[in-house]
Amino acid sequence: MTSPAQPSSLAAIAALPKADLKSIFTTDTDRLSKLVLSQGPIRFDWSKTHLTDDLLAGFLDLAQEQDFAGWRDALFAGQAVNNSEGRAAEHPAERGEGNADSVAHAKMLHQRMRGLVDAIEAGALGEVRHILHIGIGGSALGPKLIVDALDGDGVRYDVAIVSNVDGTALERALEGFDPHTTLIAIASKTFTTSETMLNAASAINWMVEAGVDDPYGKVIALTAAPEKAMEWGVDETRILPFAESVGGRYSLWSSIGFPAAMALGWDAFESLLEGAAAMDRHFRLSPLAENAPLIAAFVDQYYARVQGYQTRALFAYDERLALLPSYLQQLEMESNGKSVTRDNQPVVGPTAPITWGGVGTDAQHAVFQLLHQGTVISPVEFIASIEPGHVLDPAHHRALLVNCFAQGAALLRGKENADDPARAYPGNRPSTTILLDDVTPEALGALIAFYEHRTFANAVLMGINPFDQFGVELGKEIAKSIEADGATGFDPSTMALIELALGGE
Ligand SMILES: O=P(O)(O)OC[C@H]1O[C@](O)(CO)[C@@H](O)[C@@H]1O
Repeated sequence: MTSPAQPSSLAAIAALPKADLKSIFTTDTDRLSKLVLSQGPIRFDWSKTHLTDDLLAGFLDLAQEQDFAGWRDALFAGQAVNNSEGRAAEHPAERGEGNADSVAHAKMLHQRMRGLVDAIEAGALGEVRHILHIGIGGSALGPKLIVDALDGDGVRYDVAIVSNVDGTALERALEGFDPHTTLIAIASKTFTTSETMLNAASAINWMVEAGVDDPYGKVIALTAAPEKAMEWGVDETRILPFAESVGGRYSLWSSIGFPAAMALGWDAFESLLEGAAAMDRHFRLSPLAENAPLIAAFVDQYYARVQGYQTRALFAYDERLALLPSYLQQLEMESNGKSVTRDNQPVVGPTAPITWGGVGTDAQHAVFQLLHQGTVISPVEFIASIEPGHVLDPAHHRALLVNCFAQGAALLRGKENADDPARAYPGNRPSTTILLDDVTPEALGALIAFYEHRTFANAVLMGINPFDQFGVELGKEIAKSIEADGATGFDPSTMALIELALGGE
């Protein structure tokens, strides 16, 4: 398993002729059968990208050169694919796929979680109407996406997920909650993250001030560091552990998904895991040329590393998936925003694209100008669902999908205007369309697992480790040192800011 900084097959790919999307369907008439792939409830359409037969063959060579199959096996076998931290990355085991011991351990912890969910429902912790989930990054973005996407009529508790250390976030969340019927879930893999611990302490104070008897008795801890949660004051019976080998941004399948299991019910949570497991099996077993996460990674690699495009935009044409772009920002940018390979060689060219996006149709009236006519090219990903998430006039959903498909067609086709260049559209701008049958727990589980494996596949093709995140540490260290020593030893700008805004404290 070697990981050269600049694989030779990438150079061969870069030397291939560049196709023009405007004519690509006439030169490659069989495109849909090759570049549209259905996997369970999801249909992936890469036909509006620049992928050609030659490029596909080139990328299959790259996958071989980078030992993609070996790394994939290592991932599922529970080997230490996170080499810099000497750890496995066992999120698939949470879905029942992977190393047998890890799968058994994850199942046992899920049983424990289910037991607590059932006990709370049966009234073991008194009346519970609200769940205040406190966590940040991977301990918030996944549950937030799931609860928001699947939160329909049947939702059983009000859930607020608070991450920001800005007290305004917590204060706003608490406004609608009754302290006597609120359960606090503290989600932190390490149980040391400063934002989370401060928010948790303030939530306890809120209960104390409201005269709640035994506020700590209303706390559930979701963590891979149970001993730290106990030190903090959480009773062992209310700690839901998960394995250290599950990375933070890959942890929604573990006890970090507790608010989703509570709000949507255990069956829905299990369906989410099953949807993800089906995608795991697809990724693990299907031939490379028909492997959805890998093909998506080929497209990503082509635009980032061959064309040098530095961003990728994702537009959810479904309000239920409105939080998907921010979820993916962490998944992709924290995983692959690296500058060295696994063996510490500098990476040549861009790694993770800057992932950004929003919801259609809002984004059309805000940022699509740049996508159609700007000089920066951002490959676009459209995500939509055939079934709507509402029971209003079907005209709404029709208009939503019509707009989604129209934007992809416009980016591809463009429009000439010899008289007035300001009104001309260059076209030849790539997009991928991902169409779900519906936004169900299974489909969402499969979609998120697809993105996880795509991120991993991209990392393997670049030879980098997607499972560490040392880049976030320096800022944390400096924040601690400012807390401890104030304005000493920094650049004049930072010292002046500290003096001005914090000096009087
Ligand atoms: O779950 P924890 O340990 O509180 O960490 C929260 C987040 O902080 C990070 O470490 C980044 O600072 C993320 O990777 C992680 O998801």
